[in-house]
Amino acid sequence: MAEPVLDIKGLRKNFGALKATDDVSISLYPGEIHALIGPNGAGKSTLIHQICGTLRQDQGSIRLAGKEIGNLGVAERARKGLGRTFQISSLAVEFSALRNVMLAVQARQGSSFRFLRPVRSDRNLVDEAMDRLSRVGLAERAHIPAGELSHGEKRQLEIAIALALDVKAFLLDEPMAGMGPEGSKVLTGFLAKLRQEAPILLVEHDMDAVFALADRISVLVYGRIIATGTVEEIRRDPVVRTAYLGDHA
Ligand SMILES: Nc1ncnc2c1ncn2[C@@H]1O[C@H](COP(=O)(O)OP(=O)(O)OP(=O)(O)O)[C@@H](O)[C@H]1O
Repeated sequence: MAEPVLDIKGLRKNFGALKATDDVSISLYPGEIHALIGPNGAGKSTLIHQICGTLRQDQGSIRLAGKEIGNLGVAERARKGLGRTFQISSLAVEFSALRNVMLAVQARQGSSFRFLRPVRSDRNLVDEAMDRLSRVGLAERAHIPAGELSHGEKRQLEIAIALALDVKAFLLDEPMAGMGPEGSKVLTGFLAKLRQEAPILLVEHDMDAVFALADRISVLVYGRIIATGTVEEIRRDPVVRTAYLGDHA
């Protein structure tokens, strides 16, 4: 089996006496969507914060492409290829979709001496940004200000930005939130293809989306992973049904 792209082992975070994450291990393999589900307060957000670095774990390791990133800051983890979306606020709403992606390409390249570069490299910048927009199906919307894109298109733009930053693994935090049924359907189709660009750790309450998309599911309850398996294994698991799924199964 291939090496995991993202490999989380024995992650723990206590808030006083509360074990918000308790010895959590999750691996994300190339090409897969691994969904993380669990009831409110189970520790999903705490776990995502630990992975992206906004919260430091008490114990445990986080490896991305074979290298430990658990001791790095948020920006450094992003530079190493951890793509956390959706933080819509990170879009420059007055700039075009294209410009937003160009800024990400520049950020990746390190832009301090850009003004010295020949104009031709600007052409490269545009071409690269257009390539990322095409890959998320937004090429025809390239010149629309980001603020005027639909909710779903903003999410696609966030993905294009992550691709421009050479993402190795996506952390998608409730992508379906705020989407209507039609929007969810379109976004589900889009995410299904996105796994080919980079594997996805998906936190999502929308069980239809989870069951449609996930290659594997981990179930978090009271800070502990109580089961990991395929959609069918998880739906059949009596412990999961009792602890969480109930009618959804
Ligand atoms: N900064 C904090 N200080 C103290 N307790 C916290 C803190 N952040 C989270 N908690 C507690 O940790 C537990 C896990 O919360 P968390 O938000 O990670 O759960 P969740 O699975 O993301 O829930 P939801 O599905 O409602 O978003 C909860 O009991 C919560 O009250």
